[in-house]
Amino acid sequence: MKNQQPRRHKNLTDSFKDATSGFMLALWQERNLHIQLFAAVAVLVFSLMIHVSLIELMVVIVLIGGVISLELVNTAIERIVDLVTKEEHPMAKAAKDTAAAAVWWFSVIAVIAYIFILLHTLG
Ligand SMILES: Nc1ncnc2c1ncn2[C@@H]1O[C@H](COP(=O)(O)OP(=O)(O)OP(=O)(O)O)[C@@H](O)[C@H]1O
Repeated sequence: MKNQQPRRHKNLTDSFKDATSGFMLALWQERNLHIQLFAAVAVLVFSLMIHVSLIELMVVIVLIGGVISLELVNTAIERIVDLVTKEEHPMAKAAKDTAAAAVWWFSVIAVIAYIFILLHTLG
């Protein structure tokens, strides 16, 4: 049997480089990520303009981080599915659609939470 040796852990700098490269790849390939990053900057700027409280700003930042992170996981799942099969398959469809649903769910929750923040701040 080959590959019995445990893999050596990378150092933190290499891990960070790999994560940065993964992010840049997704940024290059995924139109949704462009839209989400653009929306994130717009929401952050607008939130600062209307002077949301510090805790609300923290909530906004966590929600943005959640959407972006889920989009990256969705992208990774799409790549894995495409690596496993190029054929049409119901399981491939299920995997991709479920991953997309995760992004969709979190985005809807984030929008609802932001509406409450807006109502609290502007209302
Ligand atoms: N191998 C496959 N078998 C069956 N259906 C598939 C397969 N690959 C993709 N699909 C269907 O086509 C849709 C789009 O797939 P694609 O890989 O183009 O993702 P995408 O359009 O880049 O998704 P996103 O907009 O989330 O980035 C999937 O959500 C799925 O419903």
